[in-house]
This record gives sequence, structure tokens and C-alpha cells, in this order.
Amino acid sequence: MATSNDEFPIIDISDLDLSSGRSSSQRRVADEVTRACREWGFLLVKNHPIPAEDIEEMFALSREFFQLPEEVKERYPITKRSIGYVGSFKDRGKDDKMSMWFGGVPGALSSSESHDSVPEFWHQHVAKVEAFKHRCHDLVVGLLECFALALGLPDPKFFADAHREDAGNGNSLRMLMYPARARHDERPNDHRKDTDEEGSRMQAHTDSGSVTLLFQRAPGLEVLSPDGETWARAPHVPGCILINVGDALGFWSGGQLKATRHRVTFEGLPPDKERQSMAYFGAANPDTVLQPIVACGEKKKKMDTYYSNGFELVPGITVGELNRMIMQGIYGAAFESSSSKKQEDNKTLEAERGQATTAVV
Ligand SMILES: O=C(O)CCC(=O)C(=O)O
Ligand SMILES: [Fe+2]
Repeated sequence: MATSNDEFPIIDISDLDLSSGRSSSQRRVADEVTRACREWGFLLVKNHPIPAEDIEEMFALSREFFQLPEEVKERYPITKRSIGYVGSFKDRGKDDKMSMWFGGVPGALSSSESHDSVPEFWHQHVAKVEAFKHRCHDLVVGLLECFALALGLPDPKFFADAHREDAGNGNSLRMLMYPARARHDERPNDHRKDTDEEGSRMQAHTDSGSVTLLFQRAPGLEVLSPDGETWARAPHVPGCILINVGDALGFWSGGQLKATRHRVTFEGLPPDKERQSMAYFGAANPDTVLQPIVACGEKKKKMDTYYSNGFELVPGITVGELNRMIMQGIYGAAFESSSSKKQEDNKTLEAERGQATTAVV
């Protein structure tokens, strides 16, 4: 049972601009954002730099796309470039949601290699999607600079410099649609037996990258509270973006920044209610080697067994390996790689270890 939580951090980031030199107000933003990520791993930001009309335009296009017949969308299943469609009940979590992924470096969506992976509907809109991704990336970089500043790292660009927009496929925009269904169709019987969590519209999971920006058009998301036991309803505040930390950054920060589990349930979002969201996953360059930056005393033990989506993270793992492992675990063969044997060895499902965490990105 999720409760609403008045303490959920909402932070004004109008003074985020780190390019114009450091000031006390920037320092304040950095401290507040980082405090929220230490405690909750989540926060809402207001007065952010992404124009409201761009967000609305993306939501409108996304809605139009998801309303296309299933057989049209299904012609473009997700590829190893993280571009393509995943229908309801089709991923590892067998969840209700549909998603459309736009992965890749700038220009990837209009490149000839990706042309056939991008549904025809999007061909005339890819420039807008690319521009939106670019704005998201800039915000992620600003937040990463906040973390380095507030954590007292000697180089304030320590994290940010490892997040080039033109490196790898990890910087993805994922559009999501939780369709409104007639009550009697709450959950088709065929799929009910496949779910671990009764009533899930999106299974509880952590994100695997560095920083996620989540745009929501309706309430429904639940976030594990700092007590680690209670699910809190993430507020839906028009104009705000929800920010959360992913496992790669959580691990890299030595556990100082928290990658928190979140989910969407039928209880929080009844089947006859539609929810649209968009997640921008900011990821570090694939060759980034994840070495936890601090030995964090009593947390050290926890760091020895740090999991992302059921896979154990070991110091020295690269972001590319982590991303491949997770996407392959969820979407299968499209993400096969030559080092899949090694990945198999590393693969340790938490379920097998008797841990309750389930995860699906
Ligand atoms: O729809 C939502 O708000 C959740 C999206 C999410 O958590 C994800 O895509 O990782
Ligand atoms: Fe997520």
C-alpha cells in the first residue's frame, strides 16, 4: 500500500547554470539536489531549462504513435541500438505498458543504419526527437556537475566529462504509454500467470544508468521511501521533471547517491486510467570503468554485493558491459554480444538468492 508523502523533495533549479562560474546559489542547488539523491534517490525539479511546449509536443506525438494499430507498431521491435517498439506484456516483466525507445548518438535516428528500425510514423519527426534528447542530455550534465560539486570531488566535471552525448547507445529516450483498458480487461488471463507481482503495470526496478529524467502526464509512479519499506506516491506536479539516480552512478558514487526502486501498480493507476510518461536515461560513455569513488565505511559491505536489475556489479565493470547485460536480460537476442559467456557468469538473479528485488527497465 503506497502512501502519499509530503516530504518528497521538490527543488527549484533555476540557478543550476554551472557554465557561468560558481556562485553561492549554484552551490545551494547542488547541495539540495545531492541531499535528495542521498536520501531518496528521487526528486522533482521545478524551473528547469526544458521548454514546456517541447515536452507537450513530444507527449502529443507519442500518444498519436501509441494509438496506431498494434500490427503497425510491432513491425519495429527494439534492436541492439536501443531503437524500436515493445508492446504490452512483451518484456521480461510482462507489464501492461507499451514503450518506444530512441537510443543512440546524435544523428542515429536519421542514419541509414537505423532507418528501418524507426517506425515510419517517426520519420518526419526524428529531428524533433533528437533535439529533445539533446536538451535532456544538457540537463543531465548539469545535474552531474551538481553531484561532483556537492560530493566534494576535486574535479567538478568528474562525472560530467564521462557523459559524452556522442558515445554509445546508452543515452535513450523511452516513451511510455499505460493504456486505459475497459475494466473487464484488467489483465488478460494469459498474462496474469506470468507476473511476479499481482497487479503490476510496471514492475519494481531500479534504472541502470546514471541519471533519469522522467516526464509524467498523470500520477501513478510509486517510489520506495528512504525507510526502504514503504512505497510513496511520487507527486505529479505539472511543469516539474522527476529525477532519479541509476545503478551505474549509485555504484560509482560508492553508494553515496541512491538508485531507488520504483514501480507503477494497478492500485496506483487503475486499469481504466491512461498514463503517459517519458524517461530519458543519461548514461556514461560505454568505456567508463566503474570503480566506486569512496570506501564508505559501514556501507562498504553493501557495495560488495551491489545489484543492478538482478546482475551483480563488480568494481571494474564497464558501463557498456552493464548496459548490454541488462538489455540482453530483458530483450534477449537483439542484445547478444561476443562476451555473452562472461555476462552469463556474472549473471546472478537476485531471485535465485532469495532476495525480493525484481527489476525491469
Ligand atoms: O512510467 C513511469 O513513470 C516509469 C518509467 C520508468 O521507471 C522507466 O522507464 O524506467
Ligand atoms: Fe525506471
